Formats: sequence, structure tokens, C-alpha cells
Amino acid sequence: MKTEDSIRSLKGIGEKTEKLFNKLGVSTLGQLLHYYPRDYDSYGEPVLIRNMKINQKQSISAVLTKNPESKRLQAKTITTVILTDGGNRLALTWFNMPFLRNTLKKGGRYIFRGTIREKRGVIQMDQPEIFTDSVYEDVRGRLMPIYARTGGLSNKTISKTVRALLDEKLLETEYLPEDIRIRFQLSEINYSIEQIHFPDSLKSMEAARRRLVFDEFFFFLMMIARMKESKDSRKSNWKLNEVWTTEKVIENLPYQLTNAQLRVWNEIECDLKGHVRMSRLIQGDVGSGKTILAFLAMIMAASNGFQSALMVPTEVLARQHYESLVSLLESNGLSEYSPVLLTGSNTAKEKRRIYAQIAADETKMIIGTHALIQEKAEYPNLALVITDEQHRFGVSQREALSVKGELPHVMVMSATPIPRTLAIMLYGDLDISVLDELPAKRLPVKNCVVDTGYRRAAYQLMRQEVSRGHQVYIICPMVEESEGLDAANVTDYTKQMQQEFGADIVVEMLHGQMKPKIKDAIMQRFASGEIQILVSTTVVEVGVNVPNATVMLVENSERFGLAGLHQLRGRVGRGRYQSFCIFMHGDTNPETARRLEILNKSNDGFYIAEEDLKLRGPGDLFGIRQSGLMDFKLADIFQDASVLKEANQAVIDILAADEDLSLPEHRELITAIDRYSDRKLKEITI
Ligand SMILES: Nc1ncnc2c1ncn2[C@@H]1O[C@H](COP(=O)(O)OP(=O)(O)OP(=O)(O)O)[C@@H](O)[C@H]1O
Repeated sequence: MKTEDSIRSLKGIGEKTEKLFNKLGVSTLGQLLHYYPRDYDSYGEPVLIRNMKINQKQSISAVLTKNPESKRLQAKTITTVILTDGGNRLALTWFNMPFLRNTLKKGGRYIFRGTIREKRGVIQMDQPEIFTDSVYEDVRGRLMPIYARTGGLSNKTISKTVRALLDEKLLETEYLPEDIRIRFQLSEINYSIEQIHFPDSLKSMEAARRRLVFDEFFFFLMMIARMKESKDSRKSNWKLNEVWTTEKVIENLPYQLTNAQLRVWNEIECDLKGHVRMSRLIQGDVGSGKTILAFLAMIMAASNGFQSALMVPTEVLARQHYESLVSLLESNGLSEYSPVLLTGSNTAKEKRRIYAQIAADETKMIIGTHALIQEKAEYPNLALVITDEQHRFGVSQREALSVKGELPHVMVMSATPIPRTLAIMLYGDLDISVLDELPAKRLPVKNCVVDTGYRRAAYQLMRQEVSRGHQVYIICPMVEESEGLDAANVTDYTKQMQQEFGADIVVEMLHGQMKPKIKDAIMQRFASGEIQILVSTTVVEVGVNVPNATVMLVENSERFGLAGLHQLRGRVGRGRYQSFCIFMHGDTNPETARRLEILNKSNDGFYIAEEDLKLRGPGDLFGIRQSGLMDFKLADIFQDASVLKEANQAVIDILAADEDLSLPEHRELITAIDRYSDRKLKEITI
């Protein structure tokens, strides 16, 4: 038997059972070995009735003093046995199992196991499992696996099949080098597989789990590390030596760059000047000033005679960046770089003209939405691509653009602070720069978490801020997943607000269903101060910059994740005025208020992201789960953070000693890694 063989090669697995296993993603023997239990049942010592704990699964050993009784109730047959010990009674009931009357005999000793419940003063056990003493002996004191199941395939069948396979002694070849196993105290692979399914003890299960969790992280990190091109192969074809234009632009800025901005700019500049192509992630909290770094890099490309492209996720953001760039260039006498804006609002004719302009190298700077920049444009002279990731895993996206033209420098901007552990996983193929400082003279946003009873007071605060010439965002979440309802909700709310604030205050709305042109127009009017209150869905979450806005009210804030709320809040507090963020919730669950309190306590995105990761896991947080990329079977990025660190260290050390894994002691390892990467990359759907 081989691990690649179909599970049909096991005795007793016919076509029907095979199909059911396939539903669980198990087709081969190897996959079955790695189909780990999701939990365990422990078979403890049988207890006396008086010592039984309600709502716990327990066993009782008893001699039957009476035969079971069956009666029909509606369409069901109910079979009952009453057990007594020392004056305590326990009722056992089974549904639709009348044959038990012939199985369980008066005078026989059995062990019954099930969850103890109390109903109307009677303690009872529904549907208990039944053992004879000798059968129970086999499981006594053990942890028995509980597998994720599918209809028609019972836990019993799955465990029996796994047991049968393990008894065949089908062995995996140990692929982890011995020194790594010894250094990180990892148990051997076959022992770990056996013990994760049928542990001898809790301790051996934990050791097995640690090894298998290590493997999950290790392979993932190895795959990412091997995707990262070696510095030697990342030769840059672009010589960017001219730096004084950007120096002048920096001098002319109306503010001083923060130390963090200066440090990161220095890293970017070194990349651009060097012989190695840049492949860098710029991470920073909301409002930390990432945009100016992107513009400086684009200006540096242009002043050296090269093109650059900035891709962003929304049209609103593309236009906003375009306008800021145009005005930055104008104020520095650099309009000759003639930037272009490429979005879904361009007519076919305009697009053709812009593409022609790009192809003829008449424009040095292209700003647009991802899809459009990636479309059929030809970039004869593209030295730099900047993508604004917006918490999405984008290897394939980055690759798609990098292949256009002569492999440009790549800079990735992430607006979501990502905890260090997760950053290793997501962006292991990039160098990372962190903007860990907000521009000075910013007043921290004042937060409050309130229930709907505070609404009047919130409106009062808005009125007051508007009278001072400032502006307000009101965020309405989706009522349901349906986009249609989303729009209706915002529309109704806007009408209410128009009535509430009267004709002197302009209230408008913004949502994802609007035509891009209309959305742009609304955003323009808000940015120019013509609209005072903007009622919006989360379309403003992404990077919108209106420093004059000082109040944000988030309705139904319990429906958002913390990281999302932090992004939203980042839309205020971007100028020099005191800003306020009101998280309103219509929920009486104390858990909600406690979760939102985390935002109240801190304005630090990295801290909030850590907390959110703890609460919700990485999938929900960054929309990664859908990509299948972080679907670990056992590993949990947060709980197993220490194993993650060790796996990361192991990857670094192994590659430092043997970059292409060609040493004989790594032969098994490279085979296992290749197998893993093939499978994983096939699974990814982005
Ligand atoms: N060093 C600085 N001093 C003062 N203001 C700055 C500084 N750097 C940037 N700004 C201003 O801060 C505001 C926010 O900057 P920017 O839009 O680049 O933030 P960001 O990092 O992209 O944040 P987000 O992810 O929230 O969009 C802008 O109005 C920008 O002009």
C-alpha cells in the first residue's frame, strides 16, 4: 500500500463509502492519515449515580434488575431502563431501538455511557452507548477521536477505517531533518500520526499535535520563502540614481515627514537605487502617512525617466490619490509627468486614448483601480508598481502585474496593521517596513461606546461640530448580506437625517450601489466641504482622506469586526482638530460592549488587530479563509504563536545552510515540500 493509493484499497470501503469520504476531502490513504480528529471523547472510570455531574458525558456500570420496557409514543418507540444504586435512580432511554429488549437482559452487567440530564427532577441519560465489561476495557481511560462527519458516514466508521489503515503500518517517510526535530523537540512523524488519532494519553496527544502543527506552519512558511526570489535573481533592470527631485519635494511639503516616514523612505530609496529589484511591504496604521511615500517613489521613477503605476481597490480612492498627486506635482513645477487616472468611469474612447498615451510613454504616472491597470495596457517603461492591498492576500495579483514589462520594482501598501505573527504568514515573500508613528500635532480621537439611548446627544455633538465648520460621517452597516437592502437602509437613514438637521445642513449618502460617477461627485462635494454630513456604508473605509471631518457615528457597530471599525475610525482625526468617534450599538449583550471597549481603550491599530485576531481568527479578520490559504487543520495562528515562531526559525536556518535544499539530508524534505506546494497552490482561489 502507498499513500497515493485510493481509500478503496482498504478492506470494507465500497463505492458508496468512498464517495462519502470524498465529500470530506479524503480520496487517498495519505489524506486519510492526515484527516485529524477535531476533538476527543474520554472514556473515564464508571461513576456512581450520586456522583454523576449534570450535562457531562459519563459512564455507569450496572447489573439490570429488570428487562427493558418499550412503549410507542406518537411515531416513536421509546425503550427505557431504570437503574438504581443506593437509593438513587437513573432513567436510560433510547428512541426507535426496540431490538434492545432482546439485547439487554435482566441480570446482565453493562456499562452505559452518555450525557447526564435532569428533567423534572429525574436524572436521565438519552441514547447512551452500551458496552460489555470486556469491550469497555479496550477504551477505558483513553481519548477516542471525534471526526468532522458528513451525513451517512458515522464517527464509528471513520475511526474504524483510520484504525484499519494504521494497522496496515503504512508509514510516512520522516522528512524533517533530525537536528531540527531534536532542537525543537518534535516527535517522529508516524508516532505523531498514530497518536493524534488514537492517543495513549493526553500528553502523547499534545506532543503529536505540536509536531503536526509545526509541520503545517513549517510547510506553509517554506512555500512562501521559496516563492520569494533570492536576491541574486532579483536583479534590477532599472537604474534610479537621480534623487534630488524627491529631496526638493520633501523640502517643499507643508509638513515635516515623521521619523518613521523618513526611515521608511530611506529604505525605499535604497531599494530603488540598488541593484536588486524592490519587493517591499509598507505597513502602517490608519493615517500614518503612507500615501506620500507612494507619491515620492512615483516621482523618483519619473524623474529618472521611468513610468510607475499605483493600483488601488476603489474608484473613490483612485480619484482622491490622483487629485492629490496632481496638486503635489503642480506645486513643485513637475506637471510634465502628466499623470493619468484609469477607472471604470472612463469611456471606451478615453480608455483607448489613455492606453495609447501609456504605450507611447507620454505619461509617466498611472493611477487606477486594480482591474483596469491590469487590463490590456502595454507599459514600455514601467519601473515601479505600487499596490494598495487592503488586507487581501495578493501574491497572484502582485505576480500578474510584475510580469508586465521588464519586471518592475514592487511596493505593496497595507492599510491594516497586521500582527507580526500574521505578517510573517501573509507577506513572508516581501521585505517589510513599518510606519509606527503618527504625524505629530494630531490629537488622538476621542471615542465612546454607547447604546441607542445616546443618539440625541450624538446628533447634538454633530450639530455643534458642523457649526464650527467641520464635517461628519455616519456609517450604516448592511442590514443583511443583500446589497439591495444595504442601499435601502442608507437611503432611509439619509432622509431621516435630512429632516433632523433641516435645510441649512447638507446631508448626502454614499453606498456601493451608486454609479461610480455619482459616487465620485458626492465624494468630491464632501471633500470640498459642500456636504456637511455624509451617510455612508463602509465604502469610506478604504483610505478616504478628508481631514476636515471630525465626527464619525457608527450605527450598529456590533456588526463590524474590530479591525474594520478601526479602519473606519481612521477617517477622522486626520487633521489638526479634535475628532470624535461614537460606536453606537443596539445590542444588550454585555459581550458586545466588552468587545467594543477594546476600541475605546486604544487607538493603536496593531493592538486592536491582535485582539481581533484573538477573538475571531485570521480568516474573518482579513478575508483570507476564502482563499483557502490559511486553512490549517490543527494549527491556530494565535494559540500556536510560539510554534509558529519556531517553525519560522527552522525555515530560516535550513535555508541559510542549504538555500536550494540540495543536500542529501534534505532529499525527503524537498519532496514533501514540493508535494505540499503543488497541493496548496491548486487550492488557492483568489
Ligand atoms: N508627516 C506628516 N505630518 C503631518 N501630516 C501628514 C504627514 N504625513 C502625512 N500627513 C497627512 O496625513 C493625512 C493622512 O495621510 P495618508 O492619507 O497618507 O494616510 P494613510 O497612511 O494612507 O492612512 P489610511 O490607511 O488611513 O488611508 C493626509 O492628510 C496627509 O497629507
